[in-house]
Amino acid sequence: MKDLPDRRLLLVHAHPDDESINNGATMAKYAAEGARVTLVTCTLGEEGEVIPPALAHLAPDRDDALGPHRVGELAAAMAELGVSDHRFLGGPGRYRDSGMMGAPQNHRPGAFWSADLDEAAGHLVAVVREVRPQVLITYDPNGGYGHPDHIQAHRVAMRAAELAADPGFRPDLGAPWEIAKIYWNRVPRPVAESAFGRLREVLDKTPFAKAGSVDDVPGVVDDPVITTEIDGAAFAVAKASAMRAHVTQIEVAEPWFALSNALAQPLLTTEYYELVRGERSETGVPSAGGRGSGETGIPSAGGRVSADPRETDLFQGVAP
Ligand SMILES: CC(=O)N[C@H]1[C@@H](O[C@@H]2[C@H](O)[C@H](O)[C@@H](O)[C@H](O)[C@H]2O)O[C@H](CO)[C@@H](O)[C@@H]1O
Ligand SMILES: [Zn+2]
Repeated sequence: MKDLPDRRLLLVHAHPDDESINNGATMAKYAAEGARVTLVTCTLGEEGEVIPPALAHLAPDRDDALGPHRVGELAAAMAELGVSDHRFLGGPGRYRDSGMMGAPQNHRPGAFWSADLDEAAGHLVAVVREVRPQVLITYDPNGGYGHPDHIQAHRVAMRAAELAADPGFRPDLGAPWEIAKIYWNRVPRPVAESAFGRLREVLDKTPFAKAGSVDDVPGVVDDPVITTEIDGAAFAVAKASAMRAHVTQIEVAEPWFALSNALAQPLLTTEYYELVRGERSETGVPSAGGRGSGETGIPSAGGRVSADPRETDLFQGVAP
């Protein structure tokens, strides 16, 4: 591919911080290996809560200045991951954070949840046809945990993958491009359960008063659904630093973290995926026994029932 690196990865996320929480180690790994890593974030996270009291004035019901502040947090997080190509869908502020499901903000003018799907997907088609990624990562249809912006980010990403490959769709946006492999963010239930078990054992040694539960982790599925695991242990510090850069949203005390609801969760450095489009490569982690360090330096105890080997590289089987 003329003038493009051989390996090109596109990630589509809803808010600044989702990319570091879900894929920080994956992004840092591939960026370090010379792949082109492109992040598209669909909103500025304007409706988020604010953890540090000194920044409380940024809140949507105060100065409503959280969105621009989170743009800066995202830039700092990308610097920690070594990712230089990060964009906002349709440009910064084109789509506004919709708030949690059922909130009045869901229907505020400009809210991402009420965006026209093909109009929003059209903005992403322009990026796909420019970057020509072989691999796309986004959320499952429930957005991991049912947040409207996550659900909409899934819909826009999947629709854009379809439209980008259609030669009849908006030729003005560039030559058609077929994304070879599409992955959804997932966490295997055994890994989440063993990680929370360890967290509960040491909770009194953490700065967090309460621990969350497996149900608080987005995209938890039974083991056989997982097709791919990326061992990002070498990038644990980068991931933790990127998460820490999202100061208004996340408090990090490795290998644990908490979002604004202050419920501690494990910080996973093996990141897991479900391949939903493209060919699963034949080689991979042997099928017997649990593998991969489910958290920073803590071996996972989660055994696996899937008979198929898991991929250990998102780009396995794709052409440059
Ligand atoms: C990780 C993520 O998607 N965060 C979103 C989410 O934030 C949650 C929200 O503030 C909720 O009120 C808290 O209890 C919870 O702890 C937060 O994770 O929703 C926000 C509003 O849409 C969004 O800005 C934030 O990025
Ligand atoms: Zn989010």
